[in-house]
Amino acid sequence: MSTGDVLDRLAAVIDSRRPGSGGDPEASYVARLLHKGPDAFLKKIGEEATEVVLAAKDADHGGDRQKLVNEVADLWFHSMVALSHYGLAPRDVAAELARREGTSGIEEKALRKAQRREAAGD
Ligand SMILES: N=c1c2ncn([C@@H]3O[C@H](COP(=O)(O)OP(=O)(O)OP(=O)(O)O)[C@@H](O)[C@H]3O)c2ncn1[C@@H]1O[C@H](COP(=O)(O)O)[C@@H](O)[C@H]1O
Repeated sequence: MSTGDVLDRLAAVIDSRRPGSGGDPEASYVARLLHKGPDAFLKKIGEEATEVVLAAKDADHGGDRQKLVNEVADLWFHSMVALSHYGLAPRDVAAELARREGTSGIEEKALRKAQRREAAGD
């Protein structure tokens, strides 16, 4: 199973639930979230991010690693609802990750610092 295929299929379903695309808030969780607006799904993203941290800490202490997978799935899912609301898709995130491929985070951070110093005229 390709990770990209699953994400693309889910993104298409989420897009089909958007207001104006036929999503029914009575029958669809995604349509309900999108209908409620950003505060609803952004709150879920905050909650799910916290759940990921708690599940990871549990896993550190011998807890169930599947719980961590489940919480990351919830986080990805709700983040995808947000992407859809803003007219974005997993391919946009994949393109950004591809752009970053091969650039060390340490190198990138040093470059940013140097650019900030240059902009400040130091
Ligand atoms: N991947 C998911 C998915 N992951 C999680 N969830 C829902 O996200 C909700 C939030 O999870 P919580 O653990 O916080 O549960 P909760 O306490 O019931 O949540 P709240 O009451 O706070 O909203 C739950 O109701 C889950 O069922 C999902 N709902 C839908 N999808 C996908 O979206 C598709 C479209 O869904 P509908 O729009 O509902 O048809 C589905 O076919 C799935 O592929």
